[in-house]
Amino acid sequence: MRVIVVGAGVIGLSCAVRLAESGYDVAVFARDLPLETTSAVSAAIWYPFQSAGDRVAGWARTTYREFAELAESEPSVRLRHGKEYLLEPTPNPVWADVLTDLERVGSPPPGFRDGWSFTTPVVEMPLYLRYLVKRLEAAGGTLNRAAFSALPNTAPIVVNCTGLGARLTAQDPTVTPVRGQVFTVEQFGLTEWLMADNGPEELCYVVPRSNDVVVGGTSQPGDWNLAVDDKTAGSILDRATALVPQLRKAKIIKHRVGLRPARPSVRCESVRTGDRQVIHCYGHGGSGMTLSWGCADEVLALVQSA
Ligand SMILES: Cc1cc2nc3c(=O)[nH]c(=O)nc-3n(C[C@H](O)[C@H](O)[C@H](O)COP(=O)(O)OP(=O)(O)OC[C@H]3O[C@@H](n4cnc5c(N)ncnc54)[C@H](O)[C@@H]3O)c2cc1C
Repeated sequence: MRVIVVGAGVIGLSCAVRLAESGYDVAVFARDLPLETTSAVSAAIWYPFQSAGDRVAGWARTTYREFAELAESEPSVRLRHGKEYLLEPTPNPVWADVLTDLERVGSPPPGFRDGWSFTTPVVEMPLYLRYLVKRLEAAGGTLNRAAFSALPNTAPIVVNCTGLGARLTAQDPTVTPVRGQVFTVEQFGLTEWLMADNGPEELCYVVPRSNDVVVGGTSQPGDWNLAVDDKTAGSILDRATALVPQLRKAKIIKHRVGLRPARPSVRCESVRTGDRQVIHCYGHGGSGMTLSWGCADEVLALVQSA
């Protein structure tokens, strides 16, 4: 059976791979190709952030396990140990049960009152998105550029993975942007990630990859500005350097901005529209990579029961 997937970010491609590898004839269409999406800007560390709904923890656990397995064979996925510092004493989150080595940090740095360390998947998005496209094509699926003002009706099942674009494709005004600015620096031998809780709009994370390190960030709700702001970049560097002093000498490679598709809760559901079935899967906020395989499994189940 033919299935059209609209959207080629991490959600659209993960759903498309699951469907194609389960025998469906999958065609992906997207306005922006994978390396042009928000997903390509993502840090992308497994950590449920700015995504709500009672199914989030389950999707996150499934995704963690899938990435842990992928890390054994796919170079763009690695399990990395790291630390998060917290402003206040904080109980373990509900999803912490999937982590096998979660430990409290004994003495967090000045300004922080708690912290934990654990091992989690880190995904090099530009490489990983290419890997997903290869997997899709190996399973007979296709990827083409197309921008829609309404979802296509040329297949009996359409999967809507348009992220922020769902404001148009699903006429859903509850999906809103949360702006994130980051930059990459040349690798300087960093192997562990670091995150610090800095209050609502100013994030701090330093995430090593094979050839560079992602330094972030911001969380600016309702801000559509895709231009890099130099002042913001300066304050990101100051925050990060306070925790990782080697960053002061690191060479900056590139600045990026992405708009997280936030929604009061992630939408993953099947809706009958005329003579076709539309499966919506969007609104993953700051957790698209973190929830990707869990949501792809659910989309497969929804397609199978459609
Ligand atoms: C700075 C930053 C850091 C982040 N860090 C992390 C992290 O560490 N971990 C994590 O899990 N997540 C992280 N995220 C969040 C993550 O990037 C998003 O949740 C994820 O990219 C959402 O994926 P998506 O596939 O739904 O959307 P997108 O990647 O935005 O893809 C949407 C797709 O739909 C297409 N589309 C939209 N409208 C139309 C239309 N009308 N017609 C055709 N195609 C259309 C687009 O062209 C695109 O191909 C981060 C985000 C940012 C910005």
